Amino acid sequence: MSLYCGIACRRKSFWYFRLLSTYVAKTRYLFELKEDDDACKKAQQTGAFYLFHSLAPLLQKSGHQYQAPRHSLLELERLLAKFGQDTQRIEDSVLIGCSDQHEAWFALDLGLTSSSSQNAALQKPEMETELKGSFTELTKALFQLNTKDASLLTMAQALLRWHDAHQFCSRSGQPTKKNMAGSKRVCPSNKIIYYPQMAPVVITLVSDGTRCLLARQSSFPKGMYSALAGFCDIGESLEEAVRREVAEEVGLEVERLQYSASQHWPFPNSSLMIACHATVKPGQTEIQVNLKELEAAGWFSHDEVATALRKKSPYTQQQDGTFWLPPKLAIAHQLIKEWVEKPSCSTLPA
Ligand SMILES: NC(=O)c1ccc[n+]([C@@H]2O[C@H](COP(=O)([O-])OP(=O)(O)OC[C@H]3O[C@@H](n4cnc5c(N)ncnc54)[C@H](O)[C@@H]3O)[C@@H](O)[C@H]2O)c1
Ligand SMILES: [Mg+2]
Repeated sequence: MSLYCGIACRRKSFWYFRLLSTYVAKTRYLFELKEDDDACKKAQQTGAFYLFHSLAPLLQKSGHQYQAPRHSLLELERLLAKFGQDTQRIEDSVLIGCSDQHEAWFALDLGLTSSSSQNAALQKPEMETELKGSFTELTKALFQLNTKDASLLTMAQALLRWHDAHQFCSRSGQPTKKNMAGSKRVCPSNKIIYYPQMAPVVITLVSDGTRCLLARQSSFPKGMYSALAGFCDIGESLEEAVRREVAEEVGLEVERLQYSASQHWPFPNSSLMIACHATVKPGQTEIQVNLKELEAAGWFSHDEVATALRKKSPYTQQQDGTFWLPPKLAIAHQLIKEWVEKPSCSTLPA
């Protein structure tokens, strides 16, 4: 398709969606691209691509911040041609969003073994030189990205990881085929459809009315304490998962659950973090740490937690012996902040 035709198509769909609010029009457009392979392929013509290598996004450093560059289809085709690669590889891209003007955004991993082309994984250093950036571990770069890029890249990484790990049907053993947008994979032999998955995780800030309970796992960075977290078991409600996890990890019974917010968390695999406040039963505050799950847990006063929240860079606090809290981007931080700012989160049962 010519560049002119691509722009004309985008304009047409833009006017078609114009009667809707910007947000509704975007969601309808993305829905169409997920459902219709041809529409999605067309959207690639005028779309933009975020590049990854072995799940590490291509980033460019600008002062203390990272930026994620985008490439047009034409630039991507030129790049692949320069490295002697088949443009068929572009079919491995996954749709990750679009702009208000319906420029579709895709993510493509140039390092993972391709399912739609026979090419070997492309060479990382040569690609980095060519692209004037570096493929950087997302865990290292996350806190130096703006919120929009951080959320887009974590979603893209989670989707790319899911496709990489689900290339075969678990019933027939045959290779599955992804749709153009990457919103599902289908087994051609038995038509079973596989959808990208996230594991639900409850994260609970337990309070006794005046203090909150924070804990640490031995795998946490030194000095960091957080709220209690745990995967939901199959068949469990959120309420049951919260009660079980708190009982399992610190030996307490909670009631008065209050939902706070949720967050997609990509490390180490996709989780849907569901954050809640909960209070212990009156008079039951004696912690019994499950050492198979946690290294330590304790009650912290409002003042102690408020002081920890004010610390500028938690990663520099390890030497002073005091505890510190997860960074702003983590829902644990938001949950703890909410507890400090809203006394109603601590209300004990009557
Ligand atoms: N974003 C945040 O603020 C934040 C804060 C805390 C924890 N987390 C995330 O929450 C997740 C769960 O926390 P946790 O480690 O305390 O959970 P947890 O207390 O349930 O303990 C983990 C154990 O649960 C078992 N498990 C059951 N279902 C599992 C599944 N679907 N995937 C993996 N393991 C499963 C495994 O044996 C694993 O070792 C972690 O991945 C962590 O990264 C995020
Ligand atoms: Mg846990």
